[in-house]
Amino acid sequence: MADQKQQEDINPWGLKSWTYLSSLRQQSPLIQCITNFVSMDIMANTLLAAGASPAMVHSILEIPDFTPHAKSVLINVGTLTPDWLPAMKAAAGLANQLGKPWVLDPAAVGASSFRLKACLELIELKPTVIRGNGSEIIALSMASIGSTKGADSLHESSDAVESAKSLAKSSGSIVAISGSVDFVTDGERVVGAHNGVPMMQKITASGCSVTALIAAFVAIDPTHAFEATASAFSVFGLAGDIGMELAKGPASLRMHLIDSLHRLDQDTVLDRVTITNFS
Ligand SMILES: Nc1ncnc2c1ncn2[C@@H]1O[C@H](COP(=O)(O)OP(=O)(O)O)[C@@H](O)[C@H]1O
Ligand SMILES: Cc1ncsc1CCOP(=O)(O)O
Ligand SMILES: [Mg+2]
Repeated sequence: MADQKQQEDINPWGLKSWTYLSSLRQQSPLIQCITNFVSMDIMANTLLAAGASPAMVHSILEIPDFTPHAKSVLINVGTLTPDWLPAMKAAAGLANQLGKPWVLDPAAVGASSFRLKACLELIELKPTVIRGNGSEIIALSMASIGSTKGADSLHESSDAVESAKSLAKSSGSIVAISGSVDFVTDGERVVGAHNGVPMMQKITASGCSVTALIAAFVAIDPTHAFEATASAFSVFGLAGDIGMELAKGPASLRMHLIDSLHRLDQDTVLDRVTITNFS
C-alpha cells in the first residue's frame, strides 16, 4: 500500500527529466555547436555542467569529418554572416542524411530579411527542434521581419503558442518557445514548463544555452524529441531557480545556475520539475 502511494506521488515529468539528465551524465554525448560569438562560452559551460561534451566546430572544411561523430548538432544564427551559412546548411544536411537530430535557434530572426531567409532555408533541412523566444517564433511562423527588438523578445511566450503550433505543423519540427512559461508543441500537444526565474533574461545567451541543452537531451533519445525538449527546459529552469537562491544579480546567477546544473540530484528534480498540459 505504501509502495502504491509512493508510485502515485511520483511526478512523471520529474522522472523523465531525471532520466534524461542522468543518461546525459553517463553517456556524455558529443554535441557539435555552430553558434554565435556571444554564446560560445556560456553554451559550452552549460553543456559541460549538464554532462555533455560540447565542440564549437563551424568550418565548412571540417564538417564531413566531424559531424558524423557528433550525437546531435546545434545551429544558432545569432551573429550570422554570409560565409557561415553554407557550413550551417552542410552540417544540417549531413545530420539529416545520417539520421542524427539537429536543433535550430533562430536568434533575432525578425531583425533582417537576410536572417529570415537563412532560417527559412535551414527549416527546409528539417530541424528536429526549433527553439526561440516569443518574437522569434512569431516572426518565423509569419515569415516576416520587424516585430522584434533584436535578440530579446517583445512578446510573452504565451502570445506565440498558436504560431508555434502552426510552425510545427508546417515544418514537422517540435517547436519550443522560451519565456515565463516555456512551451513545447508538436502541432497538436502543448505542454508548459514552469521552472525558471525572470532574472535569466538578464544573462546574455541564456536562451542560446537552453537550446544547446535541448540538443543534448535530444541526442539521448532522438525518437522522443517532444519529451526531451520539455525536460531540458525544466532542468535548465530548475538550475535557475536554485541558482537564484544564492545569486545577487545576473553575473552571480550565471555562475550559480551553472553550478546548480552540475549538482542537480534526483530528489530535487523529482520534487521540483513542474510541467503541465495546455492542450
Ligand atoms: N519571465 C521569465 N520567468 C522565468 N524564466 C524566464 C523568463 N524569461 C525567460 N526565462 C528563462 O530564461 C531562459 C532564456 O529565455 P529567453 O530570455 O526567452 O530566451 P532568449 O534569450 O532567446 O530571448 C529560458 O530558460 C527561459 O525559461
Ligand atoms: C546579444 C546577441 N546579439 C547577437 S546574438 C546575441 C546573444 C543572444 O542570446 P540569447 O538569445 O540567448 O539572449
Ligand atoms: Mg535567443
